[in-house]
Amino acid sequence: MFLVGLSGGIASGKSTVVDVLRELGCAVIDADAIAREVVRPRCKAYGRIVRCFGTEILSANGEINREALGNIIFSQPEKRQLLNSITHPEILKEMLKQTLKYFVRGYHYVILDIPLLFETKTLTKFMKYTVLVYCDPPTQLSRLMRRNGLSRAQAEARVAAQLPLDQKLELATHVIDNSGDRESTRRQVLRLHARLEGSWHFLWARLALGTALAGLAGLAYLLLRRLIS
Ligand SMILES: Nc1ncnc2c1ncn2[C@@H]1O[C@H](COP(=O)(O)OP(=O)(O)OP(=O)(O)O)[C@@H](O)[C@H]1O
Repeated sequence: MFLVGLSGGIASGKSTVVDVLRELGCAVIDADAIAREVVRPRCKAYGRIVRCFGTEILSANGEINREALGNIIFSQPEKRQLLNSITHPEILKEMLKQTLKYFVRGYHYVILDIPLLFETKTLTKFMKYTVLVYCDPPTQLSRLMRRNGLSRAQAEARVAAQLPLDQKLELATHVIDNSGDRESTRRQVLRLHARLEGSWHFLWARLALGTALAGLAGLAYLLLRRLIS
């Protein structure tokens, strides 16, 4: 099995592409959904966040108010680092757990949908391939304005806060251009899926695991023989 990182920019069409991949039965891990899950009450990170940031970041129902927390870390980089040091290990642990689940189920590849994949860079090292969901800037802006009900200036500010899609283009191994209609995007996703599904790279992880298991079994056998004789 191998890992494929998927990312893009704001309103570039990641969810649209992921919907097609899920429809095809692909294994998709949603880092954003995991990030929301790990801060829920009763999760390990929840208690630590409340201890570090105080109860003023809680909503009336006891859940973490993401907007209040967002406002704190927006203006204080050291608090952002603190929050990341609490949540990132939990997010990675959950992503690893889900990856192993798909490995056991025999999937050839797993898509990791990670919003800041190209910005953080550390995770790209673990990806066999990286996919950028691209959209030309005028289309991206007009879709963002329409979806979020934003003015042009507001939408431009949100796009400007991210690494430009043109720069991400240089970092990705594969690109899905979502500037056209949905059918054109769907065709590109089908082509990409066929290529990834047909790749033999998934065998390496299985061979490595098979070899490790055979080695362990051999060791256990030798130990047992020694104990018995
Ligand atoms: N090919 C397309 N043609 C027309 N509209 C599209 C197309 N792709 C996406 N859209 C619309 O553009 C908006 C953004 O798409 P989508 O939600 O898939 O982007 P995203 O990258 O997941 O966004 P974000 O990360 O900001 O949540 C949505 O309203 C979606 O319906």
